[in-house]
Amino acid sequence: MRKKESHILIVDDDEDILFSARVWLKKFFTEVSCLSQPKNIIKFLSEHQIDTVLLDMNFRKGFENGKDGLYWMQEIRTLEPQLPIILMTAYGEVELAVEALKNGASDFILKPWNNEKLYASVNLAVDISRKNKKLNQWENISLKTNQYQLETLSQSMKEVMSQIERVSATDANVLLLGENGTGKYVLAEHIHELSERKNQPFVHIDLGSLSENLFEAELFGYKKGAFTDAHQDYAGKIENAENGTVFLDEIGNLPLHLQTKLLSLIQNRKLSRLGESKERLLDVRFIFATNENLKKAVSENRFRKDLYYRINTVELQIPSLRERIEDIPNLADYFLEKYKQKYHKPDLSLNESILHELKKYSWPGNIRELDHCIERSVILSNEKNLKLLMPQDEESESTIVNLNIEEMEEILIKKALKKHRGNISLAAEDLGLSRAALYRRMEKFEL
Ligand SMILES: Nc1ncnc2c1ncn2[C@@H]1O[C@H](COP(=O)(O)OP(=O)(O)OP(=O)(O)O)[C@@H](O)[C@H]1O
Repeated sequence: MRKKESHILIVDDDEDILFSARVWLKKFFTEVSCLSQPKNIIKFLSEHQIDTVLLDMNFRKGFENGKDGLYWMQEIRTLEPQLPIILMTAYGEVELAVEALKNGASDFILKPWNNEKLYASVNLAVDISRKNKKLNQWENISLKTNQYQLETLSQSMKEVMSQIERVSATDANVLLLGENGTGKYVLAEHIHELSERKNQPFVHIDLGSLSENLFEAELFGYKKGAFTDAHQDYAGKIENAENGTVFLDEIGNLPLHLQTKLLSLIQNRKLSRLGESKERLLDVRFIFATNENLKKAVSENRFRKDLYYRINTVELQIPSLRERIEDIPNLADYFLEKYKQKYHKPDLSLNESILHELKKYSWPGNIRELDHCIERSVILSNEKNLKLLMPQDEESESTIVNLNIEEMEEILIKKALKKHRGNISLAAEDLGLSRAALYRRMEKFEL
């Protein structure tokens, strides 16, 4: 077999690994170089034309958490964003490798590797690298992130879509109700896109992820000197949506005193920044969403009745995914196409048994969970056959090594958020934390 004209770089601190990988890959590729010290990578890359890097995830003995590999991957990507990087990882690091793939690695190989798989992976990476160099194709592989799968076969969803079409042309307030992950954000954006405001801003304000003491300043803005840190005048998010649409997500989290302020804004279309007496006229359209039972919140005096009747001029109940299983094949197909492109696995496809499996599951996390499931399945599949990794299988897959308190904390927080379908208040209560303490930790773990 003729060797492929290409230069592979292997970086590992284990000389035996370097030796065996080099001997094997030399059979297929014209040049294979080795580095045992990652600190030399950058200099090496700046002096040589490399087509693919095989990178170990752990370099320091006793620090086997894969962080070294991720660090060096970022360094390489800063220098050469298009260069394919294949990570070499031990079994327990699959979770990290998946993270790395999401951050731009092109593949990962489990040690001890299978020679055929190593060759296939490097060969594919080399092809991609050459294509990039020749055609500079990366810009063309644009993911259609702004297009969603909005066609539906479900009767209840058809009704929602037809109401959306009717209401989009108006300025009526819309309240979208539905479980987490049912697509409320997607639909709010769709309403904006169908409206005459489509060329104006669409501003998403997520009251579920904003800490409570920031609500007022972020939403309504402030005047310089209004409070200690107000060093200059600041236009709030609502003001930034002038002529466009404001999407107020998780509206159930708005504290009572701000509910009054919001009600006055919706009624009078006038806004005053914190610390300012003058009122500004505002032209925005409001869309609201929540996964909470607002009627119950009203009956418990947590949500103002008059505000509720203001915001629900049109109230749309978005069905959960398990109530529209007939849409699962099209949605799954949409996500598969997206991730086939992203992870360069064009041959993957869905078959009847996969669809059957997908339809059988209850999808408590709705479309978001389906999206996540297909992405992980594509990542963990080989080039030809889609290996479905259902959510219930994930926990057994994620072998956690080197457990420490931080890791445990992150896992517990993720579990609590999943259990309460993203409801911060309930998750915080379950964890025995205040909402603010939970937010701080979510920020720390980038959740
Ligand atoms: N029709 C759709 N087509 C493609 N992707 C979708 C569709 N609906 C939702 N998604 C995807 O599912 C995920 C969740 O959607 P979205 O954020 O709109 O849900 P949500 O109901 O607003 O969730 P939450 O209540 O948790 O804020 C997103 O990644 C989104 O891109």
